[in-house]
Amino acid sequence: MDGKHTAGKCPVMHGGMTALGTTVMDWWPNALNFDILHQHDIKTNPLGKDFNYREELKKLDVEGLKNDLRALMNESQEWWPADWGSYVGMFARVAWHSAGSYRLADGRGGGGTGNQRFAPLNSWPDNVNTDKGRRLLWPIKRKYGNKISWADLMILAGTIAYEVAGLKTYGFAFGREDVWHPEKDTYWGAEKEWLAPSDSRYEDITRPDTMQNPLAAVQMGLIYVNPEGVNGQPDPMKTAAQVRETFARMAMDDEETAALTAGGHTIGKSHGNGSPSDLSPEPEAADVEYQGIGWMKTNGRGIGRDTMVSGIEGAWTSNPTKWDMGWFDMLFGHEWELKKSPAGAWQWEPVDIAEEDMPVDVEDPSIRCKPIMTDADMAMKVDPTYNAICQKFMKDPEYFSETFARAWFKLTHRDMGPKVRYVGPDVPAEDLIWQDPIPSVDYTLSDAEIADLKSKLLASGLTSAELINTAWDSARTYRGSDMRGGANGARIRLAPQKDWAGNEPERLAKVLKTLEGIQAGLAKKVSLADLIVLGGTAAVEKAAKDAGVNITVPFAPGRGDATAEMTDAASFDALEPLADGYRNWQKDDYVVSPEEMMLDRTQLMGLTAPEMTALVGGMRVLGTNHGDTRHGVFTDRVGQLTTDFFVNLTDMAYSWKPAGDNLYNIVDRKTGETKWTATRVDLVFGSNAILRAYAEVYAQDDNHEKFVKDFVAAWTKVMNADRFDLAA
Ligand code: HEM
Repeated sequence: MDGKHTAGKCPVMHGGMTALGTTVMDWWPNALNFDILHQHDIKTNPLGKDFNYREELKKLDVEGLKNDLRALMNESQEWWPADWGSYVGMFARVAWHSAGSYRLADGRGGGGTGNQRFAPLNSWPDNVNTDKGRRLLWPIKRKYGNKISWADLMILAGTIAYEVAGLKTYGFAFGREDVWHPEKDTYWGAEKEWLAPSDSRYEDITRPDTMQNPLAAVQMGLIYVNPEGVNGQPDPMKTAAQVRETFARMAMDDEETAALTAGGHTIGKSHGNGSPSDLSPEPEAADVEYQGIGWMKTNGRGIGRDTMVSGIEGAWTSNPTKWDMGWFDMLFGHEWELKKSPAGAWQWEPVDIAEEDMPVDVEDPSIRCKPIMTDADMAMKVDPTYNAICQKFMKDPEYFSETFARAWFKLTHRDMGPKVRYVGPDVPAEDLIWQDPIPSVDYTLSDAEIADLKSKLLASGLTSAELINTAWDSARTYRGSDMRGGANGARIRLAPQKDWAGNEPERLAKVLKTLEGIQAGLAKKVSLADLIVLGGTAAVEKAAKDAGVNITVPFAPGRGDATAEMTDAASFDALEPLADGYRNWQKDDYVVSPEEMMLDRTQLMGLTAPEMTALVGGMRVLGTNHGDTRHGVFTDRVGQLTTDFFVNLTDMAYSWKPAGDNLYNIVDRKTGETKWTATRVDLVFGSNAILRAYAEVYAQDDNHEKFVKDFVAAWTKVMNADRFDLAA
């Protein structure tokens, strides 16, 4: 409490307690943050649990909306005048900054949730004046209401901006559902200061690939690189290396990166007429009279030609509201020298330029202004690879436009997951490899056929643990952050997944061979992806029955088998589970503890803490270890879906002795005998107060019924997490 809002001096609270005071995480910074698993609860969603965005979209007047956006681009508002009477630069940047926070490593960030409305992104130094963009969009948002999400609207506005400027865009898909709260799971860096020097997020700043994972921006509060240079020191070669790395971290190659940078700055301008110290606080810190708007000039105009954003001042091209080759003409047609902007920022200006080639002032066309380049633009000229790509674009402007349009589509849709999630009339027909395409199947299976397949799978000679593990390993790659991975596609049989240490390649190869044998003998073609899941499902059902609980585990056929040609193998590396219950495969040193890694994976899989508890407790009695068969079980009744994991974990008859390498022996206190081996993550379910409370609920469940029901529900959720085709 800051005491500001309390009534009187009595130490007992009299008013609403809205400030948090000292939290559990403040007292114990290493406490597990379960909040990340319980975000975006229905209670925070004003649209309620019955709201279905995909249904609402069906009612959207798409053409009307697009026409309104087209008109908006040229309707300058007095409160925030458009540069040269056009907002195309503004809305392209709003969309790019919305999408551009995406990173491949954990799939978080990006334009898929409308998170630019909330902290910290709404107040990042790099997002100055995106708040104005959203206010300019508000009348349109209001008109179409819940039929269009903010997330979709921001991306569509950027796409229409390019269309209005003259680009033939590649397409657009609706389908991004808004969040209603800031995200709690996204790690944006450890720095406590905006734009703190880059160094702390690199092992070695001269080697951009040593940037801490999963980060993809060079400084706290930036989308990508510092426009003035590494740590604000201009040097285009050094900036080139950082641009390459940051763009690669959102899955963009050199050609896409050059196209995006060139095309990005073909329209719009930089704003640096003023001083950052004259601006009101960012939205999150602004006082109520600012009504959520930040960065307003507190003295002078602060609009039009006096706008202040990055501090860099000027347009890149002679014709900044038109899609043309102007950026190339400017950059490659002149020599450039370092200058300081009116705000004191480093920028590149042409050594020599004819008056008529200069862009005009945003308010008065009779005034000509010097064009500029950022250090990142200069990088496209000095770096030999980027330079060669730009030469190709200059020779073939149509190729440039097409490459940009495709890269823009990828930038703004990459975090939407598979194409079946795309909605609307402008969805391109073409399948793109980064959408992780999966062929659709045309068979159905009757209950009798499913029962027959289950018997075949259980009689195949594979153990229940092998069947369950393979299904789990296949499904656990799913992450809700960008809807990638999962059992659909059976990519577990392809590189790189088939070789991941966590998938125990030898065991996996044996299981797959057996399943392929079964598949080959079937009269009806059933995908391997379905057989993998059904194998695990049949084994779970049997394990429940062996524990005295009869339950049918739901199974929905319809998964397809992707091929190697449909798989961008390199981009699947990011889906590899980095740790199991006790070990980090990738590094000897633990970047985060196994239990934190478990929490992270759980969040990405979209599970709650109780669901995670049921799953781990089940896996540990079924003969598997969080997807790894190598480290024993926690029960004498291996393979039966009992609550033994929880019973044994909470039983004071045993003690828990470290056995090295994050493994522990469970020792009978009386006899001194080591009964079982546990991992660090197992013991967390007994040691962490919250998880222990969940564990106790199951330890009390003598007949296993609640546990089995919960396990099956969580299992089914994981197996179907990627079945967007069922919802579509
Ligand atoms: C390579 C890294 C990039 C850097 C360092 C960078 C830097 C900047 C800076 C400093 C500004 C000026 C902001 C202001 O003062 O108003 C700007 C504006 C802009 N950027 Fe970028 N940018 C990059 C990439 C991109 C990409 C990939 C796109 C889109 C595909 C893009 C689109 C734009 C647009 C449209 C504007 C104009 C905004 C306006 O007119 O208000 N930029 N960028």
